[in-house]
Amino acid sequence: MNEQTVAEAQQLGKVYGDGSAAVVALAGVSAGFRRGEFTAIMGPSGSGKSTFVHCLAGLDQPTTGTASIAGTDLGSLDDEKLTRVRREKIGFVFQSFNLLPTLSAWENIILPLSLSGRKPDRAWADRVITAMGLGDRLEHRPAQLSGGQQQRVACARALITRPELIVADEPTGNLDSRSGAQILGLLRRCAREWQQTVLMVTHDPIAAGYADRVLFLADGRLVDEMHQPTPALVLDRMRRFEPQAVR
Ligand SMILES: Nc1ncnc2c1ncn2[C@@H]1O[C@H](COP(=O)(O)OP(=O)(O)OP(=O)(O)O)[C@@H](O)[C@H]1O
Repeated sequence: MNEQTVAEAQQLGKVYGDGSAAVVALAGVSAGFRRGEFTAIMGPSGSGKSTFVHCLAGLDQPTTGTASIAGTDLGSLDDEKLTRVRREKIGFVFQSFNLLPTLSAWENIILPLSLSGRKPDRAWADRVITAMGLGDRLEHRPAQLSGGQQQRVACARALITRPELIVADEPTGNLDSRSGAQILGLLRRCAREWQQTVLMVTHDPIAAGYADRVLFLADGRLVDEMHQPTPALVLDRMRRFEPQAVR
């Protein structure tokens, strides 16, 4: 791992269940993710995309191999230390927003800090809120916000700790194309402007076109990699892998 590598998977494997019910979700995936790099993870349904990012980010435990964040092997950490790495070094964005309905947008955004008894850095919080266009929505509850606004709150929450790694699992899956484009532009900005490492699972070739590179998984293996992707090139590559998997 060189100093530019923020996250690294080495021969990451995951088997769910055992005996005749065992499912091999990941069959040994190795990949490194550099500072400021925006990577999309693509592949057919069931190819192991979510399992891969969940294992890499310490949300799930791999069966074999190692996942490291900022040089720390997550497998060597006890629960408390792992929770701290997740909270301080990684920002998560999910398809379903995962905001707490009883908290205001502002309270949701600062939740990762509140949970560790920390106060927000006001200048950074202002930058994030301005970038997300949320300045006039901070007192609103999630139910009073559109889907796009809710996802921008979720992005602000992911960014508030200035994490080195942002993990986004189908962040535009529940959004219309305009709101989706806003979120994708923001993720790209996180990488380009703020040098964060962004890892995004997506089925959408247009979304993948925002990334610097695409990793393609099939049957739990890394089967290809594309740099400077365009939606057309990504679509073409997906068709070649498994035509029936293109939605
Ligand atoms: N908790 C679990 N228990 C058992 N099997 C699981 C579990 N989670 C995932 N799997 C299986 O592991 C394989 C990989 O799943 P995963 O969700 O990582 O794929 P994916 O590429 O993200 O799929 P999708 O695009 O449909 O979200 C699938 O066969 C899935 O059924």
